[in-house]
Amino acid sequence: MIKKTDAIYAAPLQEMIDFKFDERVVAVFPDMIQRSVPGYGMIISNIGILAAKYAQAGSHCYDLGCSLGAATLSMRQRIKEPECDIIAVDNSPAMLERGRELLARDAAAAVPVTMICADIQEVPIENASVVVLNFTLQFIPPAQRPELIERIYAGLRPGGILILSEKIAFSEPARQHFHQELHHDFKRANGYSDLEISQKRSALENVMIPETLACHQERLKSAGFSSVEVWFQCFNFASMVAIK
Ligand SMILES: C[S@@+](CC[C@H](N)C(=O)[O-])C[C@H]1O[C@@H](n2cnc3c(N)ncnc32)[C@H](O)[C@@H]1O
Ligand SMILES: O=C(O)C(=O)C[C@]1(C(=O)O)C=C[C@@H](O)C=C1
Repeated sequence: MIKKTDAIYAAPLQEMIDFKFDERVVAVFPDMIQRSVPGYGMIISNIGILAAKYAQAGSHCYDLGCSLGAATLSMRQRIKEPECDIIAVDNSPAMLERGRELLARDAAAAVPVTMICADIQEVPIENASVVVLNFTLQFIPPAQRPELIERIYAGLRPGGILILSEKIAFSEPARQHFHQELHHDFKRANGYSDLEISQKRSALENVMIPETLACHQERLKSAGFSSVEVWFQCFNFASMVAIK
């Protein structure tokens, strides 16, 4: 299939509609996320490396908000522990339909994968060694985030990890400005126009709510995680590993 370029916000919109992971987004998603999230490809590769290190024999690995399954495929390629499987969850039917097609093409790997169309807030998390929230928690209403993180902690085995990647905010306005401007420069360098950047920003405003690194770290610590390490940051995008 030819890779489709994201032009969803290229023309002026009469009315701003909240961002949704619908068929139009699914069709361009690999291009959109690559051109929008600094280090996305590197984060995906390293999720495989982290999963290989922390996956435990006979446990489940979860990819929560899996979209097209990029993190799932990376974990699947690397995990060598016996009797592990991957449970990939997303509540966008369009994403999962396409994700299942892509998964079927990658038949070589031995680790079984189950893709489930469901709300991650309702899926049981049990006997887990690796849980991935790769740019998903930011779409959960902030008041509901502690409960999800606590459930993930409860479902992890000792020594298990949560990999949490997020767009982050900064409490100091000058730092917020610095990182946000550089992120916009990154998008411009990847071919997005000022109109596309500003229209997408408005569409995301009510549905994607970034928090500070301190806020994430405190929440993870209060849930019980013994250590929280920021292993990646580029501008206002970061990824943490929290160990139970
Ligand atoms: C930015 S994308 C995640 C990217 C993906 N993890 C990757 O690495 O390519 C966010 C995904 O989370 C999903 N999502 C948002 N809220 C959700 C929820 N409550 N339950 C399940 N999936 C959700 C969206 O449908 C979307 O596919
Ligand atoms: O912050 C932005 O401008 C983004 O486009 C970020 C972001 C994300 O972090 O998930 C938002 C929606 C798309 O899934 C791809 C990237």
